Parts: sequence; C-alpha cells; structure tokens
Amino acid sequence: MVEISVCFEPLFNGKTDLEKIQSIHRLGYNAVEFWDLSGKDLKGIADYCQKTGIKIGICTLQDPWGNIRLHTDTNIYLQHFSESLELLKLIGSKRVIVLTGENDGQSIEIQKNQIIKNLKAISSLAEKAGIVVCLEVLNSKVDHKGYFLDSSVLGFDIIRQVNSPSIKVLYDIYHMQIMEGNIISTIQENIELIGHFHSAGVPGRHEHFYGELDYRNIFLAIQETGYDGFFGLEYWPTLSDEKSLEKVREYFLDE
Ligand SMILES: O=C(O)C(=O)CO
Repeated sequence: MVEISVCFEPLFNGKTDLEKIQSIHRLGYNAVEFWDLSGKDLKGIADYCQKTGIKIGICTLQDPWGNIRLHTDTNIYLQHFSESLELLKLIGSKRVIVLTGENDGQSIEIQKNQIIKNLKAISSLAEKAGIVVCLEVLNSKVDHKGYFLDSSVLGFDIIRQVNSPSIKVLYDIYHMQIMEGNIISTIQENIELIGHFHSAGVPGRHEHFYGELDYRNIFLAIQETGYDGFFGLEYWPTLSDEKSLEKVREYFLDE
C-alpha cells in the first residue's frame, strides 16, 4: 500500500514540531516526515507517534553526515551512521535520506566512486537494522545549483552498483520533472530501486494540483507497480496550511 506522508518542515510556521505533527494528524494524515534529525525533540516525537500510531516516513541524516560524498574517512562515517541508527530506532523511522553534497569539480567517476564506497560501507549495518538509506537526486537548475547528483540515471546506476536491498534512490518527482521529465516511465522502469518518493507541483513547488504534472495519474501509476512505501508531500502551500493540506488530501484521495 502507498501511504501519504507529510513533510512538516515547510508548514505551520511558528509552531513547534509536535504541534505541527498534531495539526497534520487532525487533518487526517497518518504519517509525517522531516529533514535533519538534529535539533528536534525526538523523544517527544517518538512518544506522540507511539501513542497515536502516527508513522515517520523518513528523515535526513544529521548534518554534515547527510552529505555522503564529503566523507573520505569511511570508518568515521560508519561510526556516525551507527549512532544515527539509534535515533532512527527511537522514532521508529525505517528510512533515512542521504544527499551527495556539491559537485567538487573532480571527475564524475571519482565522486561517484566515493559515494559508492561509503554506501557500501554502511549497507550491512542498514540491512541488519532493517533501515533503507535513500540517496536523493535533486534539481540543479532551480533549487540546488552545484549539487552533484542531479540525474536519476546516475542515481540508479549508483544504487545498482552498491547492490544492497537497504540502499535505494529517493525519487523526488518535483526535482526530476525540472531536470528530465519522463516521470511515469522512469518510475515504472526503476521501481525496485526506489525507496521513497517526494512530490510537489511544478513549477513553484506548491500544491500538487497546480502546474504541469498530473499527480493523480502519477500516484495511480505508482500504486499499480505494487510499491509498498511512502509518498512524501514536500511542498510550500499557497493557501493557508490547513486549507492546503485538506485540498491536497481530497485531490489525492479523489474525495
Ligand atoms: O532540499 C530539498 O530540496 C529536498 O528535496 C530535500 O528532501
């Protein structure tokens, strides 16, 4: 089953994380996600999720550890990753995002091999812990100029070479529409390599019913692949947060 998960970071400005989760829950959503693990009341979040059954779809490895290519000392990276696993266990998240960091000007091959080396190094720990590490491909045209991993072809190639059931791609539909389009076919052809989805309207990164993508068809196509994971809403509302989440929910659930 595909479960919708709301990224609370761009929503409900001024509220605490716990208040944001409560508001999202009240609006009928049963899963949330967030970015950096650091600076959060993880115990408070864990207690609330346990009490209410809310799930955590995904979160990002703490800065600077989230940028996997930057770490050349694999042993230190491994040690940090193993500490992060404890935090993921506390909040009950089975998925974590890693990013690549910026393109440093070395050859694609050198940078790619560093990423593969670090992902291979953490893969057995992730497998043992039942965690899926999701390597995120971002757009380098609008939001992340200079980011290294801006091609899904390269992202899927890295995941194939790492060859672990615990290391997959985070396929962000918003970013990939900006970079390359061909969304539904790419998803269908690579679904086994995708561990999580992010989504937002293109252009603007707003509600899903605005812009050039037909998210109802995309969502249906994902369901038809048999994908059994989260579909993250990571967007900046144009309406009030409540109204926006209500309308996006209606849109996806065809209410
Ligand atoms: O930083 C971004 O733009 C992301 O999509 C993070 O998930």
